[in-house]
Amino acid sequence: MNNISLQQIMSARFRTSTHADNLTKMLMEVLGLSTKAAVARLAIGRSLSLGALADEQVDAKGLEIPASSLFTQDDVAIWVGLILTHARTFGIAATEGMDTFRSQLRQHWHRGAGLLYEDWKSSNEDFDNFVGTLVKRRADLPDRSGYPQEVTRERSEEASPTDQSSQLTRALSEIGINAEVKGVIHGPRLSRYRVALRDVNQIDKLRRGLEPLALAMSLQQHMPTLSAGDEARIVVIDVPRPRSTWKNAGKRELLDALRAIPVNGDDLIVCPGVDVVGKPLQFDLRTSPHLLVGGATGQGKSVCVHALLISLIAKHSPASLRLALLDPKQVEFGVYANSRFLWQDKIAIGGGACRTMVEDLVTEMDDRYRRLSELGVNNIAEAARKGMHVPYIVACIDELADLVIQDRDLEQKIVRLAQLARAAGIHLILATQRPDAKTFSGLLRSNVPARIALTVQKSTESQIILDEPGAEDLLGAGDMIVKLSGTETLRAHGYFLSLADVESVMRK
Ligand SMILES: Nc1ncnc2c1ncn2[C@@H]1O[C@H](COP(=O)(O)OP(=O)(O)OP(=O)(O)O)[C@@H](O)[C@H]1O
Repeated sequence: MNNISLQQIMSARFRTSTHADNLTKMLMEVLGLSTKAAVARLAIGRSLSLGALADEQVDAKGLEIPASSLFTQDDVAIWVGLILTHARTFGIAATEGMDTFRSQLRQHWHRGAGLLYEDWKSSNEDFDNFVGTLVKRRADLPDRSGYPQEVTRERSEEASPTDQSSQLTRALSEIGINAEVKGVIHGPRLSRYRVALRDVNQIDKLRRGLEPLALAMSLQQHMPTLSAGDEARIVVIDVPRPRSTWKNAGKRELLDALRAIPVNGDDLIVCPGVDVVGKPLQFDLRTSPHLLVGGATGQGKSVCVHALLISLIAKHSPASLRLALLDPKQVEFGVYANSRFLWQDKIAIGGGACRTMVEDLVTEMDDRYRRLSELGVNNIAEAARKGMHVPYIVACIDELADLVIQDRDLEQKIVRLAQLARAAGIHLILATQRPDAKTFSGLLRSNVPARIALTVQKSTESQIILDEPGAEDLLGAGDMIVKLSGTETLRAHGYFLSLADVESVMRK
């Protein structure tokens, strides 16, 4: 910081935009905070933990606030350091002057207030839910390299899973079921018990008794799951373990899983995570042509989307794959800003740019269809054999709700892509933290066959994403249920990737 001193900063005054000012006042009221500065600090922290700021004009018409309210002598250096580091990380050249600092602070406050408002809404305007969301995000602890502290904490506290066979047998007998545990496999987060029932007719009783079983095993609010075993009397019970025993799969495991898949520019294999016993899960977007990723805020949707995109990037070159990234909320895709894989060489940020990109995708699809029909073929794989080479386009919309709720016409265009784009080599990944019927309406649902549900708050939300309940009982932190067309649902745990991990794979 050559041109400004901390003293200068402490004697300056700062403003945010009119919009953020209004949101700040509203948040003060609903959260019971007595100063604007308290909201501003939360908002700035919330924004600092994310990628590049949007390239947009943010007015400076909010009411002025003195730096001495915003910072204290003890923490001003930290805040200034964080804001400048964020700016440098995301390529703001002139970070040294007071004007740049003011502008960065204003934009973080503006972006963060919008996100806090979203958090408030998606927490059903419930204070405890909202605080829970903030804690999960560690909103006031900026995280440049993408969650290293959390990983360290989880690793250092990691305990070995213990065999709970005898507790399980006892709990089963408490609910009136005679059974014997025949074996156990400790997966990354759940232990899988192979259980022989004395009487095959007890399966229904067990199915109805899962809640009391959870209580008898002191699993708190987490539920065991039941599935059929390899013989008539055998059932499989997956029992969630304490977090301290989890073994999260991360970048190394994802890259190992990808290495095991032969390179083939013809498929679109994505690897969201590992299954209950730790086996890599993968599927091909060509056969599950469009995917919805839904879950409550802070449950791992962004990390999951990164794993999907990284799977694709790792197995392709820009000649065989392009990513159309649409980010109405202006927060998620900054890390891909310089990627050679970007369709149209840019990320669509904000509502207007996203609308234009969806329209461009429809035009591209129509154009590809025209060329396919000239060649007398039905899809791009056949077209390639006749010399027409076009890359797959995987279009990823970060917050579907933000695009479709205000613009039903745009929704129609997305539906059209979902109905037709597959043959033209265009596939959709739609992400939402608001899984409701308005966001994921009937026509879209029937044309988006692949679904990944992260933890949701209510079973009705699980129903929207998966057409069945279950995601409300997931364990958070990237725990997921995957449903592909024509297959049974699968429980999985997402690969845990930091932004630094994503960056390192992209440098390949
Ligand atoms: N696969 C995972 N393994 C372990 N922890 C995870 C995993 N995925 C996410 N988390 C934890 O959950 C936090 C939130 O993840 P993420 O940012 O992906 O949530 P989100 O659902 O995208 O939130 P939002 O919708 O508000 O953007 C991460 O910071 C991390 O601590």
